[in-house]
Amino acid sequence: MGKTIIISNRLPVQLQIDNDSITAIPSVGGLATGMKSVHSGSDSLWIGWSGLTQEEISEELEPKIDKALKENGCSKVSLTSEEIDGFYYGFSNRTIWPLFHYFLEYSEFETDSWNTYKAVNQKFADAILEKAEDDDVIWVHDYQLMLVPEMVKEKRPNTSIGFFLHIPFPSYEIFRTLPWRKEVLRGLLGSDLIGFHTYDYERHFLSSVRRLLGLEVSFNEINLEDRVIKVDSFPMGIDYKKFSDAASKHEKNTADTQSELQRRLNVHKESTPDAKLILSIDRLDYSKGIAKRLNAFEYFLKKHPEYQEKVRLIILAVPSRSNVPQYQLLKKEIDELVGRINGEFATVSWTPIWYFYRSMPFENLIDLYTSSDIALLTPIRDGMNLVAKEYIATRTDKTGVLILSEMAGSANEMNESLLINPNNFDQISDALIQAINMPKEEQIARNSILQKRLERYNVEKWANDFMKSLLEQRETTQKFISKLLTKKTLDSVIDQYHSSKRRLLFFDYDGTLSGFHVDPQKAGPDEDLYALLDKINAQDNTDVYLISGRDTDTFKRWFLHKKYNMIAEHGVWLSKEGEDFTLLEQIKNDWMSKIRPVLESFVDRTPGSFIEEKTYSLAWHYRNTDPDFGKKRATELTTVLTSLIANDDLTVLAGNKVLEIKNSGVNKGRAAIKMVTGNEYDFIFAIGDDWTDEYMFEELPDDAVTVKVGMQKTQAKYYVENTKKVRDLLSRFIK
Ligand SMILES: O=P(O)(O)OC[C@H]1O[C@H](O[C@H]2O[C@H](CO)[C@@H](O)[C@H](O)[C@H]2O)[C@H](O)[C@@H](O)[C@@H]1O
Ligand SMILES: O=c1ccn([C@@H]2O[C@H](COP(=O)(O)OP(=O)(O)O)[C@@H](O)[C@H]2O)c(=O)[nH]1
Repeated sequence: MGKTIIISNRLPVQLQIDNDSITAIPSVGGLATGMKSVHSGSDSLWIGWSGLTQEEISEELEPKIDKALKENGCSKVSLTSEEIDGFYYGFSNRTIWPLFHYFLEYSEFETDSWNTYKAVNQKFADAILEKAEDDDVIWVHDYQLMLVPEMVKEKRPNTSIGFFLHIPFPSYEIFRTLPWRKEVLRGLLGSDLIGFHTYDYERHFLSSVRRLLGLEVSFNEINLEDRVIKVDSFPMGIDYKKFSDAASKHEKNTADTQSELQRRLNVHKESTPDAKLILSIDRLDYSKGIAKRLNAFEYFLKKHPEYQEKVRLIILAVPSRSNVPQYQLLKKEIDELVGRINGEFATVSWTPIWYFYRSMPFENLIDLYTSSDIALLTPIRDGMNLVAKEYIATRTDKTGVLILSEMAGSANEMNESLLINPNNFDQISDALIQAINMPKEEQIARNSILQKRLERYNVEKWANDFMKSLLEQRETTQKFISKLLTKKTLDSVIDQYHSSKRRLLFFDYDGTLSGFHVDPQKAGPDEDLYALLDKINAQDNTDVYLISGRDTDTFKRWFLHKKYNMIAEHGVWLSKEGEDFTLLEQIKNDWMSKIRPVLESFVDRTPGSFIEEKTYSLAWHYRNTDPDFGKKRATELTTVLTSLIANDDLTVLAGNKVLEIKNSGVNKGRAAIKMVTGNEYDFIFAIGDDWTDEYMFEELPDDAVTVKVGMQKTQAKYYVENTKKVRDLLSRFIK
């Protein structure tokens, strides 16, 4: 493995300019801390935007900035203020951010900012390309850089590229509204590993890949030409030790060492010892649900006046993206709400809401976390929400209650908190009452479990797991690549072919000699294919067999006049040199009347699917259905059929977008072996694309040359990427 290159919009350091001197101060943020184990030593480089506009960086300043960054293992991408407008404030935060957080009405679809996004992504990609070598591992972060993986992969296919999305990936119904949806997906698919915080984001992404790009997805792997892309979830953790150590240290503070904020918090506690402090911390962002939270708090005070003066809500809202109009409007809305609620409920000795609009240093965050009895975090959508995890980590005596929105990614791992729907004010109000009155033992019991989990799956583990998975993916890909028919291997196969005395060739049809079509009857042979097969078939000492699951009628229509040898229905029928089909196997078909109605009921309930009836098998095709729905129905049908056929000698064969029910003893492997027996072949070749061809690959003698079309798990010795490559290969059989 070469070096590691990390790339994110923001660098893990902040530049401080003092007169002419520049210092790079490491950021305290989760990502920066989490990546410490990955970003260390001279083998690692972090590329990102410095936070300054190109106009702000004078010729004199630039070398100083570069030096300060270099000392921290960083290198900058310079962006002009116009680029920052279109890329950061524009496409990233006015299009992708609202869309991916389900704020469809806030999403602006501006071609200009899309173009700037593309250009800036290219800048980041170029910065990587300038430094990257073949065996480097590259980790790209977040929604600002979704096109970078493809841009890098194109130029440096041998690097390993991982991408992690820190925000939600929305459902297909939302994502499909993006005018540049395919470009974004293709950009991401330049990666070898794509990570999300939760399984839901992962499945939304896979669904969009299937539906919009029509790519084959098996479990969590996407097959794309000569690459296999893995998609997985890695819930990001926090630097648990940092927060729990800081909280322990905080406990030891004396009156002299306490912060000003802590003193104020103490005064409050002493004056109203029974009153509970409720805390919320977020960037001032509409996705965080701050305004709704204030409304819910007001609702609670009105509905339960007995709790007035018994609670205080501290809101810390950190300024964010304030150039974007929605954020400015939100700021105004929150200012007004806080004013109104405080005006309505405040008494001489009590203000219900303390509101801070600023960012606080780490020590003050610890003051807030450790002093609050309840954390109330109610995002409407949130990729993860690390604040929830940080609050729990600082509770050294394990007391404290976390009320958390179900819509935060972290809710998936924090089931022991009080989970609420941020739109349900009654539920929030009830949760507040439950939290206020929760016995200490219960708080401790809940938090003990949470703390154990957070301590174990901390941010370092998150980063290491991602890297480990990326390196494993590299090995998987290399295994695939090692089986690709390289020019050298192909040359030797062709030499073997031409020097052999007697050859036997098996060609699968659909997905191998010909591409797929929504209507299987329209996937007939073209003139080039006829010409190719004619020439191979005309060679001396060469037995060619088209071996397919197709029915005999179709094959007769397409090929009988050509006098090719044909094996149809997976090995039930054989036709030699233009003669009519005869049975290769003695089998029954009386079971079909029992199975047909079941398939018909699935056709009725699955628009686009249909039944193909062959003499000895029934096939249910679902290529033309909604991909997710079709797959779901296929699983359902397999379950139904498996129990129905338990006592018959039948099998359900899962082909490419088709389920076929046929006699167990019949398969392409058995049929192929029958053609081998009794003949002296010194060159045997088989090529096919799907599961049904695996029988051939398995059964044929060890020295047979077996080739799989597409990068999927196989028993075949070699791969070719697609049907175009199949034809290139076969054309080499002709001298
Ligand atoms: O860089 P900014 O525009 O100021 O925004 C700050 C960051 O916000 C986003 O954070 C997300 O990542 C967190 C960690 O994975 C996650 O807990 C949270 O739910 C997300 O919203 C954004 O993804 C970052 O790129 C920004 O830097
Ligand atoms: O004044 C503040 C308030 C918050 N935070 C940190 O900002 C992060 C917010 O992360 P989160 O995942 O909750 O939301 P995001 O802002 O990334 O959407 C947390 O690590 C907080 O500790 C901070 O550094 N200073």
